[in-house]
Amino acid sequence: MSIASRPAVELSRLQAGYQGKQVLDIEAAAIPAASLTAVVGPNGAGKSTLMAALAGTLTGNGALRTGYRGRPAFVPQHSAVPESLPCTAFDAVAMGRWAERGPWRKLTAADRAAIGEAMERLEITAFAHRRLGTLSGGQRQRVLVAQGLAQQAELLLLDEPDAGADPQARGLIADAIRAETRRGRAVVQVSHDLTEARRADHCLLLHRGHLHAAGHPDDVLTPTTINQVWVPS
Ligand SMILES: Nc1ncnc2c1ncn2[C@@H]1O[C@H](COP(=O)(O)OP(=O)(O)OP(=O)(O)O)[C@@H](O)[C@H]1O
Repeated sequence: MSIASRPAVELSRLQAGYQGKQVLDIEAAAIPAASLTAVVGPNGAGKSTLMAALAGTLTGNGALRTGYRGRPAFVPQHSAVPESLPCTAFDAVAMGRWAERGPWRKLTAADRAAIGEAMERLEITAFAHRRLGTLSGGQRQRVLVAQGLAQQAELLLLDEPDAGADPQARGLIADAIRAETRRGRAVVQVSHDLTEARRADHCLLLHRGHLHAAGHPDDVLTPTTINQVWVPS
């Protein structure tokens, strides 16, 4: 198998949980390279737990084989950036470069180019110097996605990146994600919007901590699987 067609991530027997309680148990799954993978499933299915395991912020058991270089970029569901932090939108996007050069170092020309491009793509340049706490939820969400893009990582993990975003912002985020896959990057996006998930290249459907189905969204999101997973038993 060539490097290009090798999956970005192959995982097997992945088990993860909190305080000794296992909430995720996936026998095998793959994240294809240069593609958008949608992770879907009901509340509590284990989507965020899977993302944290892929990001390496939650340690689990099992094997993760990675086919990408460097560290993944992770935009968690609820940002850890406190609203009261005296941090501007620009600062927040610039933090995306910390993985590359460490915190509080002077920005290089390459850093500034990556930050500027990410901000333009999410159309947040106009409020670059506003404090995060003064931005609307949807504006802040765009800043956090820009922070993820600025990392220029080969694997981008987005946990409900368009939560609270209006249709225009959702469009900007979707376009930015597509541009990433065209650049050869793998993107994994948690979504509750099945219409959006159907536009992905690959889909992982989680249910009660297990992988219920995986494959092309048209094959995964069938009336049968949707009824099995979302209709109360
Ligand atoms: N920090 C935590 N401590 C303890 N249990 C947790 C923690 N985070 C999640 N869980 C539990 O793990 C299970 C999976 O949660 P997870 O957040 O991964 O689900 P999800 O599919 O992302 O849900 P949602 O759609 O509501 O965001 C749930 O039962 C949840 O209660």
